[in-house]
Amino acid sequence: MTSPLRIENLTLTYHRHPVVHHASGEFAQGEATALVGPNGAGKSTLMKALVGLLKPNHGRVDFGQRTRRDIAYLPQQAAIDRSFPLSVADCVQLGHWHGSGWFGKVSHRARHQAEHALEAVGLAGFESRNVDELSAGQFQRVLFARILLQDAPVILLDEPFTALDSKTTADLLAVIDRWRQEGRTIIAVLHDFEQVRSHFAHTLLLAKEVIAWGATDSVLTPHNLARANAMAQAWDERAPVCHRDDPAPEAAPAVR
Ligand SMILES: Nc1ncnc2c1ncn2[C@@H]1O[C@H](COP(=O)(O)OP(=O)(O)OP(=O)(O)O)[C@@H](O)[C@H]1O
Repeated sequence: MTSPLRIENLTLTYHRHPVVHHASGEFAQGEATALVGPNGAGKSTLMKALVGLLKPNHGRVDFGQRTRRDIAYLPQQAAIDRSFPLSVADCVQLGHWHGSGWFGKVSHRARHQAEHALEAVGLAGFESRNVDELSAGQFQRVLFARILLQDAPVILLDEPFTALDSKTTADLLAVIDRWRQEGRTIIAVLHDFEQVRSHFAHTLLLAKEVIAWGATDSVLTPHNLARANAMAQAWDERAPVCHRDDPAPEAAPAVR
């Protein structure tokens, strides 16, 4: 069995100011974990480190035996430029790029799989539309179809339901449930605790550091949420990095 995706004493910085610090733990293998926390808690930053886009300042991400192609990543929609001319079919087929290369020939089978994926997310018949003609909800369905094609054992989703209506959200949550039943490891940044409680057995509550990580019911307690919010009130964005694993005689200063 593949070892779980783990983080060990992970510190992530921008311009040498810590955004995530001294975070350790492992993501439940083959399960769905919600990543929650206040605005600015470092959730997107942690996702970028998990996918290998951001190098840790300290500590490490243990990918186990995985390679980059074993991890599918859906960034926040705001971070995706869709002003270029690209058809829905081509956009979905990019999920195959590991197999074909960016400019590789798309096989008949791949085309067929893309049609199936679009059907699975409720967009059959949209193949020849341009991506810039789609609503936000339709585009998010396209991106889910692309992940379906990617067929990765680990799937990272950053705020996948922002600005989507309840029908689209419910449809895409059903896709996530299916991925979990197939034994994939899902990690999703979410703000809606009802969605978390209904669809994610595990939760990591982050407020620059790990506030709680484990079974969702034991993490989303009033006490833990109050602690996370209190941390958010007290953040100093210009705090320096502290080294907790260094043999310091006194307790390491917190980033507050
Ligand atoms: N590229 C960047 N350069 C410098 N600072 C950044 C960069 N990206 C994010 N930050 C800062 O890092 C901190 C954490 O940002 P991040 O986007 O990880 O938070 P988040 O928990 O995902 O927040 P939200 O819930 O608002 O999406 C914020 O203070 C943000 O301003």
